[in-house]
Amino acid sequence: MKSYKIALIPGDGIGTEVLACSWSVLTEASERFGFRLESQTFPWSCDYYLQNGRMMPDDGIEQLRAFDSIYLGAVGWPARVPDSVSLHGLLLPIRKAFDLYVNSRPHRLLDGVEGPLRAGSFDILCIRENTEGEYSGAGGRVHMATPNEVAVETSVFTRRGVERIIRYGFEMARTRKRRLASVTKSNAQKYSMVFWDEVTDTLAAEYPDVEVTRYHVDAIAARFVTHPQTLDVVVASNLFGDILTDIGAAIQGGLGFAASANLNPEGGVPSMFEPVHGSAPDIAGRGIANPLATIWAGALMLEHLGEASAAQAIVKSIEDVTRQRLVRTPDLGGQATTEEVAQAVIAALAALAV
Ligand SMILES: NC(=O)c1ccc[n+]([C@@H]2O[C@H](COP(=O)([O-])OP(=O)(O)OC[C@H]3O[C@@H](n4cnc5c(N)ncnc54)[C@H](O)[C@@H]3O)[C@@H](O)[C@H]2O)c1
Ligand SMILES: O=C(O)[C@H](O)[C@@H](O)C(=O)O
Ligand SMILES: [K+]
Ligand SMILES: [Mn+2]
Repeated sequence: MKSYKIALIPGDGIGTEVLACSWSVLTEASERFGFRLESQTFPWSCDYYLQNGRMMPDDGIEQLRAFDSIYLGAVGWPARVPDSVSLHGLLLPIRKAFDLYVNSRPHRLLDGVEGPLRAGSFDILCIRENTEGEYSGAGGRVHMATPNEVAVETSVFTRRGVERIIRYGFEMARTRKRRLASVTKSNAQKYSMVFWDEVTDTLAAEYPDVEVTRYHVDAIAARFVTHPQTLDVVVASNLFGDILTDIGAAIQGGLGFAASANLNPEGGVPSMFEPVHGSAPDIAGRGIANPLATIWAGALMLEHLGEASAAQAIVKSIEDVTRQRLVRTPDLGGQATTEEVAQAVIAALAALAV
């Protein structure tokens, strides 16, 4: 029987709540589809930071390297640890150390979920660059706390980095509706985004079967709201992709729905799967977070591991639950708990497999 080793990092706030019950959905799927999931839980979080002075041990990356995948809840607790410390101490180092340069985020309106728009159905795959750009970490501050203070934060766009993410976007477009939206801001950012456009044009010659449209980020942000059904694959830089995928989540019905796969398509290292959302301090500790984004991220993980049937069954079960409109967390106007929604997905899974 095939067996996969998964590193679980629940993190902070609702991260711990959604990951625990999503893991029970995945183990249920593994039993039904005939593979084994082994897990080890890592307590790396803001609590860990307050006890140990760091978000993960010095050899944390080396500990994770032995796993087939990483399944993460959410990281951050701004009342106790600055977000810049928690993000740069755990999530960003994992993305960078394993060169998880694709952050793939599907935004699809599930049956039974109205969402805030009148537009009706849409199916967008956002491909966010995940290792450089605005998140390069290059910069500094001088003359701190004086009137002469200067803060510089430099975006870094490399030919290798831009080429590989846009190429991945073209490849994904070929598996879908063959439409690629390239997100830039080349009117204002005349070096990095003009470069991004040039790389897009060069690659477009290799993919004549894919229709490419350039959008400035502000215009496509509006399009996500007004005409989401016109978008197929969207490829964007790290920060633009970050912002657009919260909009993508919002039009899906909220952050409780948007899943995320941090991928190294070449393999050889663990990829990481998580919901798009964060630790949601405003609702944490009450057991009412929507777990569907994390369960969906788990399905993306099984798909990446080669268990496509189990992955499809989980996504179908999620949608069977939303279609019934019965078991819903408060973000969808219901009264169900996180655990009850996960149990409903497990029941739907059981009903499928017979
Ligand atoms: N990848 C990550 O781990 C990640 C992602 C985003 C934010 N963060 C961190 O999380 C903390 C909180 O950030 P934030 O408040 O800006 O964003 P957030 O995504 O945690 O929350 C934004 C809003 O969405 C709601 N929400 C989020 N997930 C939900 C769910 N599953 N069900 C129902 N409602 C949900 C929250 O209640 C809140 O009102 C910060 O420390 C931030 O840095 C981490
Ligand atoms: O990448 C980020 O900025 C954060 O981790 C989070 O907002 C995300 O989208 O993953
Ligand atoms: K997350
Ligand atoms: Mn984000």
